[in-house]
Amino acid sequence: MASELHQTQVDLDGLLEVLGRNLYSTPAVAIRELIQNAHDACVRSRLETGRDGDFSIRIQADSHRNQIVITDNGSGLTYEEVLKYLATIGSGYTRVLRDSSHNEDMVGYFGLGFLSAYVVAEKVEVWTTSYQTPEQTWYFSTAGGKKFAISATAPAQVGTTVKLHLREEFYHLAESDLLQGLIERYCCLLRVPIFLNNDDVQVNNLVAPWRLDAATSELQRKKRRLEFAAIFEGAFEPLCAIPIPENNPWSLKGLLWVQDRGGYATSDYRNISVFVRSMFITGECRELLPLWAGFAGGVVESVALSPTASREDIQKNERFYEIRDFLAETLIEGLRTIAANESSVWRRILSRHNQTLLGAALSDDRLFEVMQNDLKIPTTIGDVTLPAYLKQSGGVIYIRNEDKNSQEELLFRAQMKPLVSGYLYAASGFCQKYAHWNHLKAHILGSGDGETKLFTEETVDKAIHDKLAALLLRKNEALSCARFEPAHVPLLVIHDQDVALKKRIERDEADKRIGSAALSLARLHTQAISAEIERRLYVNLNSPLIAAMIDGTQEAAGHLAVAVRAYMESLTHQVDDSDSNFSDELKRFSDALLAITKGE
Ligand SMILES: Nc1ncnc2c1ncn2[C@@H]1O[C@H](COP(=O)(O)OP(=O)(O)OP(=O)(O)O)[C@@H](O)[C@H]1O
Repeated sequence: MASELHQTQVDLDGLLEVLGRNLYSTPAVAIRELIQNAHDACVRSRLETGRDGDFSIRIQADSHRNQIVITDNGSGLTYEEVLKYLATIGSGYTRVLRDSSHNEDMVGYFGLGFLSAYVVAEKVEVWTTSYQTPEQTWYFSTAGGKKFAISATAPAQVGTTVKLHLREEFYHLAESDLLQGLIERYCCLLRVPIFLNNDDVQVNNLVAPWRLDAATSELQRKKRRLEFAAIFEGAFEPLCAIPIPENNPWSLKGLLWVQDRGGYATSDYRNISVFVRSMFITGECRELLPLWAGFAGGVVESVALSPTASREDIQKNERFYEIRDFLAETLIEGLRTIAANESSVWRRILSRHNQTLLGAALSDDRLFEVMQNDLKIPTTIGDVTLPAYLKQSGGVIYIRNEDKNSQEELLFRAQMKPLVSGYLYAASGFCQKYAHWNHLKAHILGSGDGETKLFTEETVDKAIHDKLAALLLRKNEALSCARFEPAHVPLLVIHDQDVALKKRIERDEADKRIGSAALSLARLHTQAISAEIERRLYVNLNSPLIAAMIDGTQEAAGHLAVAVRAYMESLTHQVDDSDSNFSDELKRFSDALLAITKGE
């Protein structure tokens, strides 16, 4: 059969239902759409008639009659335009004018917004008088949008009035407080003044700091930025506000700020509000800020950002990501400027967000460069900056990644050298990056690498080595001779961290804490680790006690060895360490001392 050409049919009822009820997340946006139409009609009038000023939008809410009336003194519509634009879904003059004039002030584009009126209202009435036919006013009414009536009516002022007869479930929309909040949220930056009920005070009277006139002093601008940021941040005071440099490729305007609040490294309070063509789109576009900026907020406005059709979100297109990168750069540059010029603000930023910034600096080199010398890291001498730490450590960064006392730590304490608590926040990574950037040495304790550099091993006579090994070693241990300071530390027992991990993972109780998938993966890794040597003893040849052991009789040396070993063990004993028994260690120590005193 030859193919036939058919016209696609549209089920208007179904389409209205889907578009009207599902396009927007909240019915309140119907009001936003109508205000936006009124605004665009004012812009149209300005563009087409040259009239400038005296535009306004007035909203009357009647909660007794359950009606909302929105009146503008914009362009109005001719009879043909009512049919072509208002009564045709998906078509609008705003798009036509935006495309031909390239004017960026109009908000509408999709030709869908008016549809939302049918969702909240059982009846919609419109009176409109076009500036093109000012003697002619048209009355348009529809119940549900499927059928409409249009007729000439008594002449009125140029402009448009839309009356919504609310459906019962949306009666609450006619409450003044709700409308006030809605205008303040969505329309606060719209340039056409909006009045509510018979109040003569303009509701949308917020002045964006980037719209201040050229004569405004820098001091006033700064004050305005902070005030403006405070309005949008809500929960937290802004500590500083960073203006977005203008003349960028996206005509992006706005500001970013740092929140004045304490937080953990993982806290994510990113908060950004986006305006497109002066209309609020969303307050939840946190992806526009870099992931590391959990402490930052912002307000941005750009015509380069494209709203979705519901105008409740921003399309994640190429420009979105370009702008995101630009904002990250702006934030970093802003922080750099504050670090250089406003020391008290900078100190507050650092003190509030030190933990977060440690991680942030790890994920962005430029940020790292700005703050590497100012961020504090947790160490055994408290939270200090790395330059301060290095002065005390002798120019090397010593990092312990285990949250347990270890004998290496003991050695560091004895040497009065501070240790970085690398297991806290991003301290370990930060220190290693710092060392790399500044050509310094960073030693991680407990990793084989760190130890060999910590102790210079020394070869001794096999007989001496064997004697010491026989005296001091327990099961699964190896002995190395070394020299280190101070001499009053006779030996150190270093636990191999890989082996300790293997033991932990292979213990049955690990099952209770680690998910089974993760556990089997971890076991795959630990199977390869040989558990033969769990601990390594570094014997200090500088120590007079070790010298006494080498020279002493087998018996005296034996007592000394037990005492030394037990003493060192008890110093680092962990109460939760199930492998050793603290009491036994103390008894051994005490018995050995007694034996030595008795000269046995
Ligand atoms: N108050 C008004 N004054 C003059 N023209 C209006 C008014 N309200 C609507 N219109 C006309 O009706 C058209 C359709 O409006 P509608 O709200 O459906 O879509 P839009 O505003 O063009 O686009 P969007 O869906 O992006 O909001 C508008 O483009 C405009 O030409």
